Amino acid sequence: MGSQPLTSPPSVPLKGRLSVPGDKSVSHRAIMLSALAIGRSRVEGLLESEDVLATIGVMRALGATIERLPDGAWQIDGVGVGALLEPETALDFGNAGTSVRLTLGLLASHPLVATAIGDASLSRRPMARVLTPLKMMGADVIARSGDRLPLTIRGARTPAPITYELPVPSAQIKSAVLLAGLNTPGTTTIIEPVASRDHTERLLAGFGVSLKTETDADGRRQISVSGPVALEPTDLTVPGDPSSAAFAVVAGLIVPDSDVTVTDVLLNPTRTGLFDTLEEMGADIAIENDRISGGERIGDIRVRSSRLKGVTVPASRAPSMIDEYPILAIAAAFAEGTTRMEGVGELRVKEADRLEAVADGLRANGVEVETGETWMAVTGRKGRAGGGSVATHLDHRIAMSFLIMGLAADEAVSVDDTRMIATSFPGFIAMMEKLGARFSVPEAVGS
Ligand SMILES: O=C(O)C1=C[C@@H](OP(=O)(O)O)[C@@H](O)[C@H](O)C1
Ligand SMILES: C=C(OP(=O)(O)O)C(=O)O
Repeated sequence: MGSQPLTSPPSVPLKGRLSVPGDKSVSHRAIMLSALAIGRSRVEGLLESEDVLATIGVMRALGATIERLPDGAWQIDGVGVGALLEPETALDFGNAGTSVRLTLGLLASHPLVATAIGDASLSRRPMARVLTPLKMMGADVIARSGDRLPLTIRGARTPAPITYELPVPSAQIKSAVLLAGLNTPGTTTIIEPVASRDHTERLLAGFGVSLKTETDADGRRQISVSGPVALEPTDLTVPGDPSSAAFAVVAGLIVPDSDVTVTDVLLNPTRTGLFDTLEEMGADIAIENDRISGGERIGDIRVRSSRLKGVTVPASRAPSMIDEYPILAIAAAFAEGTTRMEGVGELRVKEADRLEAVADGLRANGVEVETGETWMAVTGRKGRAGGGSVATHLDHRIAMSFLIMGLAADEAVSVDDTRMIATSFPGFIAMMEKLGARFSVPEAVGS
């Protein structure tokens, strides 16, 4: 299938109230943990995006029975910790980094052999970050050069517990080790210097597994699981994804005269760094209907167009908004002054090198950007912005971010491909159109 470019012209004011699909991180974990429970779980509000469908396919290949019910909920009959089946063919993770890294954790403590493959973007991403601790637990791995996919893992027959300090703040590494610990006799401990998203810990509690969490004298969190454990099936509802809500929120702030409300958004504090940052930038942003549901804070986010000013975003905030830097950079392009983002080197190993993809895209649209190995500084447009074409490099968040830019720019912004949006947010275009945005297919060059 060829690429699907799209053009985003300056928009009328955006108005309306809408919800976003279920959180991607929670959806992956809900399927995985249900597959590990003995008995039947039910998941409502699951994100039905390509990344999560990849997780469903993989968990089916490992023995779980997973069905979509007529009411839209998903029913999962799990096999139990220690009872995953050896897959008959390679496990295809598509574009999904979270899916492959967490699944490698599961496989590492099951005595089976499995091969993991993915698309061109996923095959460029580093896997050593999870393979290093998983090998310490006894897994054997043969991977392509640079510890990249495709790779084959042989899980340990007698896995060994480890204590492992995360070299980078990453919920994927933390989760891979904790998931491996579920079938590992003894106590497996993760030490995280900076808190990363805690969905694995919270969901494990919902499946009846108690983890031990302590904060040491240096403020580092230690999270331990004592295996082997049995997971009890459960029913759960996935709240709206704050990383998807981010696009409508920023659009509502930068398109003049807009008033947008995104309802039922997950407001777990390990995920809300973008909203805190926008508030510091002067955004008119209000949380309404603030409540606790299923052990998580959830609320409706209302934004009205605002004059934003540049701020410095400290490195310590990066884990709580790691996927939101591309859309923050778009907000920064419409702010007064410079927004400096520190400690964001991890963006170089996402679906694309997001620091360079964002910088190239902004420059193509007349916005001044500087990047270093681990930082980026965006100076709000001084003259006209827009009119450029953006290379998305198989990255959904780059595509969505620049489509939002076009809505607020002086001239249309085009992106070279929108297919990847389906990996995290299949309803993105429809959502923005519901608010009043209009997109168009660019005329083919040379036709
Ligand atoms: O655990 C998760 O669900 C995720 C963790 C983050 O990655 P890192 O663990 O690499 O920071 C994030 O970028 C990704 O989209 C989802
Ligand atoms: C980095 C992302 O996801 P993953 O690592 O799961 O591919 C993302 O969704 O922005």
